[in-house]
Amino acid sequence: MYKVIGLTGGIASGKSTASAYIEEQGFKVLDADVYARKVTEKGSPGYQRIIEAFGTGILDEDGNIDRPALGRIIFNDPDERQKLNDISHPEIRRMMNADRDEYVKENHVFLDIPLLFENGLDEQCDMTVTVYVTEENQMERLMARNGLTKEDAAARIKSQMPLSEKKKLSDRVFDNNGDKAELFRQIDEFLKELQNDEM
Ligand SMILES: CC(C)(COP(=O)(O)OP(=O)(O)OC[C@H]1O[C@@H](n2cnc3c(N)ncnc32)[C@H](O)[C@@H]1O)[C@@H](O)C(=O)NCCC(=O)NCCS
Ligand SMILES: Nc1ncnc2c1ncn2[C@@H]1O[C@H](COP(=O)(O)OP(=O)(O)OP(=O)(O)O)[C@@H](O)[C@H]1O
Repeated sequence: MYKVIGLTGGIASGKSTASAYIEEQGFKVLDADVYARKVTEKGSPGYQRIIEAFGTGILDEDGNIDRPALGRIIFNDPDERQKLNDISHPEIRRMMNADRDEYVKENHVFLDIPLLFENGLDEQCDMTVTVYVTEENQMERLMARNGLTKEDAAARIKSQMPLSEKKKLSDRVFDNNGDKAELFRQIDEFLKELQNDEM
């Protein structure tokens, strides 16, 4: 029997970096952020519902959802965030579960889900792994990658369960406070155990 492994972490903790490496090693990783983009694409039912909920002010000049603008709204207001989650999450889950069920017939499959524990999705996984960094490193990497102010970066971090909590809840931790090579070494070790059925 192949395993479903929930891979989580905080915003900018290194989930995508870990996922890309895991894919290079030949495993499928399904990324919740990619599904989230699909369900809010122009023309999709989610797109229409988002406009109804947030108004046309969140569209860019081409009529696409202006993601940074929507981000500014939802990361600063829990009610607005809930509104967006209620629209997007059921459809993300439906699409992701369908793909998971196909891929797991062939091999172990990883689900990269930022809100894995927040939404209780860990219960659907055989194992969970958290990509962990200190809040200081998280702030630094998030500000650098997204060009955010300290205040905006802090709001995004606060919109999620603290990484220290996720670390406690998960079966395994990849510590990403070092360089990427160090992260990849921990992943190699994990994948070796997984393939040798040592977990
Ligand atoms: C708010 C949006 C438009 C911002 O888009 P943007 O391109 O700037 O960011 P991106 O989608 O790459 O997400 C970056 C990170 O933000 C965090 N994040 C995104 N949405 C949420 C949320 N609703 N609550 C908490 N954290 C979130 C995640 O860690 C994610 O990895 C977008 O994230 C979105 O549509 N979010 C709702 C869907 C969702 O909850 N996605 C998270 C995975 S299920
Ligand atoms: N070990 C590392 N050392 C230095 N920078 C790193 C390291 N790991 C990741 N980064 C950088 O930190 C940023 C965040 O990493 P990444 O995009 O993988 O995080 P993420 O958890 O997928 O983020 P999000 O939840 O926002 O999608 C990126 O710019 C990435 O290149």
